[in-house]
Amino acid sequence: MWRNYNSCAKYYGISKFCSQKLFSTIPNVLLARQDSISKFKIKGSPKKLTFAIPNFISVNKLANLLNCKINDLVKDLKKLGFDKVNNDYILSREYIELILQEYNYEFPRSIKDNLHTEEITSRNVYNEVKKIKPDHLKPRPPVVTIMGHIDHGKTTIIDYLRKSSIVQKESGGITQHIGAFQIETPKTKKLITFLDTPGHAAFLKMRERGANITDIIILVVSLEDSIMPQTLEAIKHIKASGNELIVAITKIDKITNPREREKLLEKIDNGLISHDIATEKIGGDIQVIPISAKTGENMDLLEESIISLSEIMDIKSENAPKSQTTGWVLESQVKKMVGNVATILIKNGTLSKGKVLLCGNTYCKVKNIFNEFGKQVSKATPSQAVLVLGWKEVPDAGEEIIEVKDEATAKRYISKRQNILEFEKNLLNVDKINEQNYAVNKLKKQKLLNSEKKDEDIIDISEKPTGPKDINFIIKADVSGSSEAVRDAISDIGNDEVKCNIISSSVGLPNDSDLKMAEVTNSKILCFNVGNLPNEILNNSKKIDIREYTVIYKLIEDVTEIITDELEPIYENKQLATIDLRQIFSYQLKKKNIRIAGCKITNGKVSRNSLIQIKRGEDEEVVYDGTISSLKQGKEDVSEIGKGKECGITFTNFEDYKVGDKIVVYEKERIKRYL
Ligand SMILES: Nc1nc2c(ncn2[C@@H]2O[C@H](COP(=O)(O)OP(=O)(O)OP(=O)(O)O)[C@@H](O)[C@H]2O)c(=O)[nH]1
Repeated sequence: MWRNYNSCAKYYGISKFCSQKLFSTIPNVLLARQDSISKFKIKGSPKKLTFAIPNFISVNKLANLLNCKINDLVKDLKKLGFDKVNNDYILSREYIELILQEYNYEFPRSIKDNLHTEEITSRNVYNEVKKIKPDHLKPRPPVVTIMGHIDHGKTTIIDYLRKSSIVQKESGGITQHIGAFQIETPKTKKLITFLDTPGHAAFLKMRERGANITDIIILVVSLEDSIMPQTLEAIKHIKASGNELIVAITKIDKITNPREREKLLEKIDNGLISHDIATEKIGGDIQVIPISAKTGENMDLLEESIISLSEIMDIKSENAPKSQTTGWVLESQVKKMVGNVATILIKNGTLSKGKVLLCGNTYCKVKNIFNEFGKQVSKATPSQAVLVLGWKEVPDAGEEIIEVKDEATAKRYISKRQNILEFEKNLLNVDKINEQNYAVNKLKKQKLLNSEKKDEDIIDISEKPTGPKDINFIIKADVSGSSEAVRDAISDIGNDEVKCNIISSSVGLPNDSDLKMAEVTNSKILCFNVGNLPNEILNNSKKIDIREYTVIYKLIEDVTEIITDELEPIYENKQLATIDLRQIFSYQLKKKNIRIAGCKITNGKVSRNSLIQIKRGEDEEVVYDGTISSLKQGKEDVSEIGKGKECGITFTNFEDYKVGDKIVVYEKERIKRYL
């Protein structure tokens, strides 16, 4: 499936990320594509684009832009697999581009490259990641992760290695937990970086991104227990990751009998082979090293094996004076008195004070660097994990960091990334709105069909849009804290009939794209503390309802009222007058027999066109519910008549009344509803 998405995306020149979104909602696009190419691609010389491609547009308006008939565009869209399309259907940028390609429009490169990114990571948004220069590559220490079944000895190995690293550095025995540490091998005096929390969120995120920050995985298997379920899981992961592997068989000190030890080692080796691990025993290159992290037996051998494997792997990274620093955030937090801190594993280049690092939605002008012993250092080199201070906001664990020229560049790319994220969020809302429009349209059509058949009872209830009706809002606020506060305050307003739906929330005055979004999504824009709105925004030509607030409870009150007003109205009949039907007169008019009810007003006032109900018998069964069509006093037509007066009345489309019927005049009163 994924491969199909990609090939289709490639055909249309759209990104993997966007195409994935595209086809997640309209899978038929994919299915219909192959047929549609020959069926519908418009031939002839390519046309020049004379308009900017909007991020969102309704089919209706796109037809205007393309100067074609709506019905033709709808037909073509259906050929492309948009099976739920109608005039109000909102198309997002990817779809618009797709259609423009089918309509043979030429794309300038800048447009194609505009918003499309594979995934919204710093690397994909920031397009100035420098290419690695092979001449500047230098060996770097291997980065190693330890995996294995529960209780097989991962932590004990880490503890052993940590202690040895502390002894080497003579630092007084206290290390900081920063997610990684380095040791120096006893014989070759080479460095190895160990990541000490391989299961944490950062790793999962990095793995999702396909980032291999680890070079080598040590698979730990206990000599006593042999291969266990989590060992197999780890093997599966190692194979998928493509990492190099060394197997460490732990707890060998527990089996002192050499023959028994040999037997158990053999069992594990065979188990590994049966799971396609090519160990040295069968001529493969995966080393299996029996160790004891308790006694330290063979631990030096394990460390030297890692070094020799890393030399074979030729692990290198660029580290010239001008090399761009890149790396990964292993952990991050807000520390009391210090502020935002993050542990970074350096991948490339040398990190030093003053450098500016871009990371997701934040950046850092490096203020201070600390190593794993809490010692301030002036620089950090590839494969080293260090604590970095100076972050504007706490970066997310698992995010990549990229060095940029200066703070202005970082801010520019952060805002670009935020725009893309906002666009992605809007895309999801547009999907929801399209689904809702489709359901509502279907219901309307069904109702129309049924009313033509004059059979009100057969409305297909199953076609009713499911879930509450969304009332859309766009929030604009002075700072991100307030936009979040407004979002939190109103997002739950509503009930199972109508509810508040926030299309987007962001900082600043409403801009053109907010107005466009409000137009296509039929949203109201709520501005909180944004200052004075320019007149052209407030009285915008699109007539978007923009409201300003400086007090949050006022905003909440207003939104509650807007949503309450959208509740289906409920009416109650309010009695205005009562009439006795005392006599029936009939006469012939142009061969037609006309009946007139001779009545006396017993209470209130009656007007022509009043709503009335005719009630019969003791049970007061309603035999007619409609309107008065004529009201006469003697032979005169009158518009209103009061209590005690006699009159002649006819009713709209009803003559089947009897002497003794009671007539009630009423009006429909809208009952105030509450959420
Ligand atoms: N005798 C001996 N005991 C060991 C050795 N390695 C680990 N142990 C013991 O085995 C138990 C589990 O070891 P851990 O290092 O906590 O195992 P782990 O794989 O980190 O366990 P989890 O973190 O729960 O997955 C502890 O009681 C250790 O002291 C070893 O080489 N020899």
